[in-house]
Amino acid sequence: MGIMIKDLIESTDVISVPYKHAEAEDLTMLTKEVVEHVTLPVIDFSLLTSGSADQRSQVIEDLRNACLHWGFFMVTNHGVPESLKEELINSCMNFFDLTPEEKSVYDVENAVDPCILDPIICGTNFNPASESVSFWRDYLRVLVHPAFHSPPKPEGLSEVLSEYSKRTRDITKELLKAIMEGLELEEADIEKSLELKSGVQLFSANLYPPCPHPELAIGLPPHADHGLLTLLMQNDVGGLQIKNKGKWVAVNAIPNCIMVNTGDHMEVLSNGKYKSVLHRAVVNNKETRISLVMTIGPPTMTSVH
Ligand SMILES: O=C(O)CCC(=O)C(=O)O
Ligand SMILES: [Fe+2]
Repeated sequence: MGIMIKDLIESTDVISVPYKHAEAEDLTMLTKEVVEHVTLPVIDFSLLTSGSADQRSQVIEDLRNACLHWGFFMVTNHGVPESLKEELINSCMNFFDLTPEEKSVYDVENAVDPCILDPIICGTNFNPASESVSFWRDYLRVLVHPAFHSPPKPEGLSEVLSEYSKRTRDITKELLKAIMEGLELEEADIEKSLELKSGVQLFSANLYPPCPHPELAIGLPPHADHGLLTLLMQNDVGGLQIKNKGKWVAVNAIPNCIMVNTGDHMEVLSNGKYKSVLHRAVVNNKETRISLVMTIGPPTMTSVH
C-alpha cells in the first residue's frame, strides 16, 4: 500500500500537503467555504423497542420525515454502552499502531481480484504523488457478516468487534422494520426481499490524523454508501458533512449517538423516495478523528463505496 499517513507522520518531522493542489479543479471538493452547522433529526431508539404504541408510531413518523428530508438522523438511547465504543476505538487505534509489515498482510494493493470482497483490507487514500487533491484517511475494512472476520492482532479487537457487530446489526434490524412500516411495506416481504440473515455487514474504521493544511485536503471525498443503512460512531471529533437541499452542512453530533444514513439499496427499496445521501469527511489540524462505520446491505453488496 502507499505508506499510511499515520506511519508517515511518525517517521518524518515535516509533512506537507503540496500547495499545487490549490490550483486543482478538484478544489470545489475542498472545504474552504464556510459551512453551516446543523443538528440532525433525533430518533429515540428506546421508544421504538419499549415505548407505548403511540410513541412507536411517532418514532416511525419521525423516521419517515428524517429519511425523506435528510437521509441522515441521530439515534439516541440505542443501548450500545459507551465503554464498548471506547474499547473498539482503542482496539482500532492499536491496529493502526501495528508495524507497516504487520499491516501489509491486509494491504488493499495485494487484493487478488477487485471484484471479490476481501474479508479484511487496510490502506490509505493518501498518495503524495497524486496530481489532484490530497486524501487524508487511513482505513481498516472488515467483513463481519454473514461470516465474521477480524484481524487476530491487536489482542482483544476480535471480541470487541464481534460484540459491536451484533449490537449494531440488531439496531439496524429494528430501524429497518420501522422504516419499512413507514413505507407501508409488509414485514414478511421485507425479510424476504432483504435477505438480511445472509446479508452483508461491513465494518470500516476511518482514521483521520491531524492534517497540517486541512484546507488543502479532504478525509473522504463526496460519496454515497452502498447498502441499506450505514451506522456511524466517532470519537468526539467532528468532521462529517452532508449534502442537504443542495448545500453542504456540517453535522453537530450528540455525544455517543449513532449517526445513521440511507444508502443506495434503500433508495431502490423505497422506489426512489429515500435518497442515498451524499456525504464527505473533512479534516482538522488539531486532533485525530476516528469514525467507526457499519454498513448493512443485501447479500449482493460488494463494497462500501
Ligand atoms: O468518517 C466519516 O465521517 C464518514 C465515513 C464514511 O462516510 C464512510 O466510511 O462511508
Ligand atoms: Fe460513507
